[in-house]
Amino acid sequence: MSARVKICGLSTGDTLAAALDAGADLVGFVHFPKSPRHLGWAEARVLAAAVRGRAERVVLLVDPDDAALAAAVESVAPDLIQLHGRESPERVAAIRRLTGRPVMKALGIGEAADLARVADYAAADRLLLDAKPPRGGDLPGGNGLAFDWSLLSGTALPRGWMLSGGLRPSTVAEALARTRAPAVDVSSGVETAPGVKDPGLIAAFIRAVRAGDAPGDVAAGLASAPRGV
Ligand SMILES: O=C(O)c1ccccc1N[C@@H]1O[C@H](COP(=O)(O)O)[C@@H](O)[C@H]1O
Repeated sequence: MSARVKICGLSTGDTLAAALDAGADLVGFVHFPKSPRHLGWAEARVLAAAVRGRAERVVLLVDPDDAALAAAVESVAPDLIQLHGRESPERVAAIRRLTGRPVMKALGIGEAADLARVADYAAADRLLLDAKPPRGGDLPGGNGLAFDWSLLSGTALPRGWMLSGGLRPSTVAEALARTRAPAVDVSSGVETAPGVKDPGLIAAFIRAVRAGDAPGDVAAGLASAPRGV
């Protein structure tokens, strides 16, 4: 079973087309003004419409209020809402109810204790494990930082969980082999500058994932459990 790939922070028609042509399973649109990948709702609407069923549409929000959620649903018609802020388990459940859309909650991982929070978020449809952002930084994600994947060893993770944080075309195969993640997410690792996606890097990332999935791949280190879907 191939790992699913999400390319996040797409902000132009050309790079969205590159992601779709290369076979991305999910494409992400960021609505967070501090991000170099931020899209206003009008731009997000145009890009989301261009997906035309070729991939799942994800809208990334940080601690959204109800008005932002309504605008996100109306503009993007997301298949998945990614919550990348400090949303509590109760807020995640409320957002699911309010929007009627599946929700993916991002958790920042810096030490083993952070994984205890996995159990708190049973209300989320999916979990995304990312590196903890730097203290005092502007962005809760999209920082190009990886976490110590060995922290995941022995942790039971829910079906469909997604790995992110500092993945690149040159590292994603190792990440998959070591973590057995059923899905991966990348943003800055396929950019030439903050917010500037590169079609060649997007294609290389997706090729590396598919190559890492090839039969005969040696899953070293952590690989112990089958990959969930
Ligand atoms: O990409 C952003 O600008 C962003 C802003 C605010 C929250 C999350 C953001 N991106 C997400 O962060 C992770 C890791 O990104 P990277 O590959 O390390 O750059 C990824 O899940 C993005 O969806």
